[in-house]
Amino acid sequence: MAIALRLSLEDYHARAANSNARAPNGHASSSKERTVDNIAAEIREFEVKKAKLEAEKARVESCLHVLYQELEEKQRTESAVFARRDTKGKSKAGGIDYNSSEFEWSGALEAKLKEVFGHDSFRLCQEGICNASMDGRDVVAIMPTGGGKSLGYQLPALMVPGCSLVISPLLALISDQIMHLHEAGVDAVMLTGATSKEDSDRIYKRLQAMGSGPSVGPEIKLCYVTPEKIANSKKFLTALDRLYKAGKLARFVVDEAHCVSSQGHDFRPDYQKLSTLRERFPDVPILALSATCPAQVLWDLTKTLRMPKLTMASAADVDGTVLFSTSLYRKNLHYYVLPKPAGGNDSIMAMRDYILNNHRNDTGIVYCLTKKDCESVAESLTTLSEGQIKTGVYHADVPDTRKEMLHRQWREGRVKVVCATIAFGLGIDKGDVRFVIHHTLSKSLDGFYQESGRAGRDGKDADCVLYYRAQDATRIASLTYGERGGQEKALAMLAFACDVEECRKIQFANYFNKSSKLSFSSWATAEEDTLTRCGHCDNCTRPPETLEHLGVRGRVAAWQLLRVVEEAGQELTMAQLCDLARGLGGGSAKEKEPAAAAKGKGKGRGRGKEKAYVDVHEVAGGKVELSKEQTETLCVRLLVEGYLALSFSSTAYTTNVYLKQSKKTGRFTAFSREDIEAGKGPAFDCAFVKKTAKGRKSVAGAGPSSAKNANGTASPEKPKSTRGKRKRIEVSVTPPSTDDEKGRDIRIDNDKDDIEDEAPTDQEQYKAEMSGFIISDSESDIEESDMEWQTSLRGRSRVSANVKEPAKAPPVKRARKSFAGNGSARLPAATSSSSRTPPEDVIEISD
Ligand SMILES: Nc1ncnc2c1ncn2[C@@H]1O[C@H](COP(=O)(O)OP(=O)(O)OP(=O)(O)O)[C@@H](O)[C@H]1O
Repeated sequence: MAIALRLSLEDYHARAANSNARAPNGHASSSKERTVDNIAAEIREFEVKKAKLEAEKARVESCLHVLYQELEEKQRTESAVFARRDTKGKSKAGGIDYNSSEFEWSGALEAKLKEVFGHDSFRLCQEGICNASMDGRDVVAIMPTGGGKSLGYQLPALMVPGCSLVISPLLALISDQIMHLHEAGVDAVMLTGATSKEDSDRIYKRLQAMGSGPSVGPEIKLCYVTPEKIANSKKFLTALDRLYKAGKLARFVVDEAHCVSSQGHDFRPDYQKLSTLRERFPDVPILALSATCPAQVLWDLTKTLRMPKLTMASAADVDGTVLFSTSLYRKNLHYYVLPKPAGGNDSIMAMRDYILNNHRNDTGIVYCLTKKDCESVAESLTTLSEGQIKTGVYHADVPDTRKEMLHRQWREGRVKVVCATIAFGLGIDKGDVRFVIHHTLSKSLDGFYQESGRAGRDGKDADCVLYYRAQDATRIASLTYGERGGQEKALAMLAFACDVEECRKIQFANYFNKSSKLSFSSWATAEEDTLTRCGHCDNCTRPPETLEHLGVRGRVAAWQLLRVVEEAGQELTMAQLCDLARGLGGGSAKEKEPAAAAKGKGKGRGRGKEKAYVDVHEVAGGKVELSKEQTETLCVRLLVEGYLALSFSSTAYTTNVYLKQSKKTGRFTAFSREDIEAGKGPAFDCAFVKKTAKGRKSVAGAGPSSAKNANGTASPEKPKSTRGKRKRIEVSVTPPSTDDEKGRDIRIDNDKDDIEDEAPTDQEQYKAEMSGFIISDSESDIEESDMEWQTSLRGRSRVSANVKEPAKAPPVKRARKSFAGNGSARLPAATSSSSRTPPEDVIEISD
């Protein structure tokens, strides 16, 4: 391959010249065509080879992980023998197995776990982390979000004398932890910008008392600070010095430790200053915690924090940093991408049906992209469900008092569903969130993974649902416009959303492998390697027969779309492109009509003023014979595969998004339609979920028998676990409302200001994020002020035109041509295996 790659353009010209000489008619154009053919064929070959190599690399990495696990297991068995000989689990030959339950403190640890935290058993590697901490070791623990990292330091802190200092990046996280610890009766404090002077004075006095000899009164067991406190407060460091000298500084805990590394995605300069901890307090052990830690970041953080070389937890040597690492794959989370009806209210009705049918009494979160969306979605869900869904709103503009109230009511279960921007979540530790719905695509797959990961933190089954329609592609494109790396992230999110075949776990593993260099093995478990399909996401449970691969038809349609883009002579909105390619608004061979004018669009809208003339018969050999929805989906696929590119035009109020040719377009269009039909040109396929004869669309529902192997072919064997049951999802697809149709393309509201971006990190953030929540609740016992707030919200809502208050019944749907109406959404509830809807075979969407 390397030799082939070295072929230069000159080589190709030379080849062309040769073939020209050999050509019977001697036409230069035919030899050029052959050269193009050859180059395209070679590129295709390289792409196939690249895909094979990548698959091979993943397979080898997976094998390595399995071998590593086997080795660990062997060492575990050996060291368990030694551990039995030495009650402390130590052994000269086999190292120390910190996963063992045979340490002298094991019984007491378990008793405290029950007594203080109310848990019956340890999760993942919690016990090991506690053991290593009790043994005074430096520890790095990598566990997924919601895995239960906090217990790894909170429990040992209660078992040893002195105070453990926890360094956490977010005030929101700290406040939530303190609240939980106080509820459990633990003496924990925080010293942050949000701590009042009075409280702060009291805490310093207590720390001083602890540092000046035998303690009077109870010790502070856990003290939380932000890294800024270590970096900037001499007073605090002096207090630590005293504690240290008195032997009362039990441990440093660095939460979100990947922030230490400039190689990581969340680098925080103040974290680097934590390197002083080891210099100043050399004997105090460090525990570093993180959910995502690629190898480079891991190396960086141990170096910065001056921790010794890593050693395996099951056979640890006596002086290394004990490493605990568990799979990032959370098998209790069930991922689904569901079709999002086009009309605003219709999509809310679909969501309402989904919630009422699957999670009627459950707690959930609906993530929205903008503050306005949060408000309108919350209001509509409450109204359209006649108050059955008790919603609240959370975003940065919600006043603190309202946030506090919502927080309380959500915890008490009086508010079930919080409609929120991404500001909601960090530090919100509610274990029983049974579903997280994304009303719209997140701006990145990283964000989506993190937000959806807030479901099922108690380890029980939970659903992660994304509502998606191809038109949302332009929306996130416009919202990420101008952000560094924003477009690539948005495209990755789109690729995830429009993929109807690949297992969601494998998609995450692939994405994080590319974007964060996280090893594939991070997603492997003791039972399954990374490339084994999860067997319980929408794509794993979808019966293969419900998928339609367009094959040649799709390739031809893709080629037609690209030809139209080339010939339009201007950038086109997705809707314009689809209309033109489908012969609407300018596709006639005889009468060339202005595309935009024919559809009555584009007036006074920047580039939309210009008119595209395309004769689809002449340039593309005819119209694209696909539905509008399919054509849009095809556009998105071409976009995510790089055959189309995005361009933007911004005004103060709007950002218009256009599709244009990319560097890869020519790889398709260099071929004639006949060539494409004959199978030449780039490898490209587009699969859709089939519509049944009744116009209903199957979206998911295969069971174990449909599980596929890594190659995407049907696998005969059934998944081993109880997961991957057949599911039936009925999701309503309603016709687009007139408003939505009007605004569906060229114009995107420039609602960036309304979007919540990165989670805040300072005091402002604390105020914005943490002080509470707001509710919209129809219960009679809610306070007067809430009702006022809710009333005023209704007046402002986008969808309020269709919503009368107080709502007596859901609005009757208008009959619209070619649509069957609003079906019911039903998905097996994720509360527990026993309460799940009985498995059914067919999943259909009324359309
Ligand atoms: N052994 C256990 N048994 C049952 N529940 C547990 C156990 N350990 C922790 N939990 C619960 O799991 C939830 C998540 O725990 P925790 O907040 O420590 O996770 P985390 O790994 O720190 O997550 P994040 O990275 O999002 O902060 C909490 O609600 C906690 O009470």
